[in-house]
Amino acid sequence: MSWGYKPNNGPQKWVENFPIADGVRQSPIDIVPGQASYDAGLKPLALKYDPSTCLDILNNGHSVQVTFADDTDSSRLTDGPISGLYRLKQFHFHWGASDNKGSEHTVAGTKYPAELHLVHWNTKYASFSEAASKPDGLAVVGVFLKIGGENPNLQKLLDAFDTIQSKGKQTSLANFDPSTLLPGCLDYWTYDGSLTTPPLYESVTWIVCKEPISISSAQMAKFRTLLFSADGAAQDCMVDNYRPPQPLKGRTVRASFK
Ligand SMILES: C[C@@H](NC(=O)c1ccc(Cl)c(S(N)(=O)=O)c1)c1ccccc1O
Ligand SMILES: [Zn+2]
Repeated sequence: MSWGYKPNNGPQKWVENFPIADGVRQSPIDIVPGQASYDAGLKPLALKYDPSTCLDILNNGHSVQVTFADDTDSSRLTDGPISGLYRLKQFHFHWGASDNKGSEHTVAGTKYPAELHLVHWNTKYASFSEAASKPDGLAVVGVFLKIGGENPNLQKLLDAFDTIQSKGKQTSLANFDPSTLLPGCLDYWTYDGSLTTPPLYESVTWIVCKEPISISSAQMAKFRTLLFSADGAAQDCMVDNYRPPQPLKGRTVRASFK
């Protein structure tokens, strides 16, 4: 039985096969703005994405993921809390069965209906897979989604969902610009954490944007038409694919803004 998000294989059970689940720098966390320390030394995020590096959109059985060509530096993250250059590998989402839950990070206990993760790897390593297990290997930009007006920048992704409804399906996706999914203000919180999915490696510098982007309730409903299950298996709606907040264990959360 492989890991998932159900009572019998979900976040409370992951420690059985991935003992680091009880580690010292696990993600996500509850971000308490009043307890974050403003750090004037933090630089603004420098994100530069080349839409021509967008390859395809995939249902990996845990989330919907958009993958990028990472054989050059053309889609990358620099500055912010990191040193060096991190290449964009993929982005994906986590969401709930209803609009009152779905994000992985929470803000003073507030859950958003969904959360976008833009996953980048440190080019001091040879590849994503090599970087994924190193303490400074990955940098993930997290963006909260909040119910509001329709977001036209999401529509191109949603339109592909009908062709990737079940686990293992993928289809090409050309010229998608991930910067259209970033909020106008790039103020952020940052802390040292982990992958929020198995193998839960403690290799992520988390960069969580304070400002959410909007998604309409109808667009949110479209996410919930995806399936955890493969073609031919009993239909199992892909919802609640989020890990709850983990213990801070003495970590400091820094803010790039006052
Ligand atoms: C679900 C998916 N996880 C990732 O690809 C993933 C990779 C890196 C990060 Cl940093 C994150 S995260 N959520 O912390 O941003 C998620 C996955 C995991 C294992 C096997 C197959 C598979 O599809
Ligand atoms: Zn994620």
